[in-house]
Amino acid sequence: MILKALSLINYKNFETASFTLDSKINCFVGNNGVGKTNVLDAVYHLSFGKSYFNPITTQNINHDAEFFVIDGVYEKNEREEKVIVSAKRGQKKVIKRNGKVYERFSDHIGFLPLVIISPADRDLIIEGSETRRKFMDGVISQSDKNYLDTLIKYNKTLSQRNALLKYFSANHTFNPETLAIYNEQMTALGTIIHTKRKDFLEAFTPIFKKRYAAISGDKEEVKLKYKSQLNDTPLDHLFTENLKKDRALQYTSVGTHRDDLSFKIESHPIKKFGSQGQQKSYLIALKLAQFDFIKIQSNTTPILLLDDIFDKLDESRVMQIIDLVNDESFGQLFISDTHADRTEAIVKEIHQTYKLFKL
Ligand SMILES: Nc1ncnc2c1ncn2[C@@H]1O[C@H](COP(=O)(O)OP(=O)(O)OP(=O)(O)O)[C@@H](O)[C@H]1O
Repeated sequence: MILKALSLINYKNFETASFTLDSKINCFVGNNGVGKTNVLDAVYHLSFGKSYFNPITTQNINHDAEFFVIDGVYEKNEREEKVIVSAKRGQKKVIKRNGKVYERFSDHIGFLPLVIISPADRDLIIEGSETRRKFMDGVISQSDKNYLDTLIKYNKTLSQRNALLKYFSANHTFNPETLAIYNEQMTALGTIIHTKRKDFLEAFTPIFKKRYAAISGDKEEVKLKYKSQLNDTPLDHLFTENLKKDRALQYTSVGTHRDDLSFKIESHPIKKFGSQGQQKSYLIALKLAQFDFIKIQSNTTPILLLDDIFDKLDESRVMQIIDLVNDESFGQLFISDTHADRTEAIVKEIHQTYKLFKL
């Protein structure tokens, strides 16, 4: 699958811009703030219907405009696919494929598989569990349609359960029958989510370890563990055990919305004990493993976005990534960098066609 052409109208700092793309490597170079990352983010937007960097849609519309349009022409399975994402202030975002509006965005997820490697990935290590759940969910839902639907339903039921707990407290009342309905629904959905996340981690971990070993030269042992309250206790039991607590807190304290991933290096948490270099290698290994996993599951080679990594990584790690992508198994690459000469020198190491866009 390749993105053949990209056009932007009023997307972030761009009023209008059009790019006819190379089927292998596309580099966007220029000074700080010219919009290199924004071009990569537009490509991300076409796959996920949202920005990787700024989830607030209206903030992706150019400050001086009322709407944005991102238009991508792809070739997938020898067919041309035209995907348009547009947003207007005060209105719902629209995603169209070949002129047809998607009723549910979730139907589009996974159609154009994509992986991004960016300095913003460090949030996976430093931020709270939500970021790591989103990572897991993002990988699974690119190759499993039902997963995202289940997740959406679970979150909706969770909000309703939380609202009910608040209502009980505000009105000094309690109705176990109504609560039981939500408990039952959440147990069914949460159990599916738990099983899928567990299966995912089982398949993903060896791929990740292999990638880390290749990047680090087999130096350290890394671990990736799925942490879930459901690992030991079924969700319906957890609801019973935590009823008092949930009523006091007025929200649901147990379930798959509390899941997390633990990142360890030599048995210690990487956040506290990993060097900066080890943390960077860990993140790149995670992302390259994501690439491998999605490729296997979806039978499509994902687009790979490398945002600003030449600046933030030392030369040896950059060369390791280049070695890894200097391989038939990679598809189309998008690179952003401040230095045209450096980018060109690195890209020439990859023996593929390329285009350099100076912004
Ligand atoms: N909604 C918006 N309207 C107008 N400009 C915007 C909007 N959102 C972001 N920008 C601008 O986009 C620019 C940042 O673009 P981007 O992050 O793509 O830069 P970059 O070329 O990747 O820079 P760097 O090399 O510093 O990473 C900034 O000047 C920012 O103010």
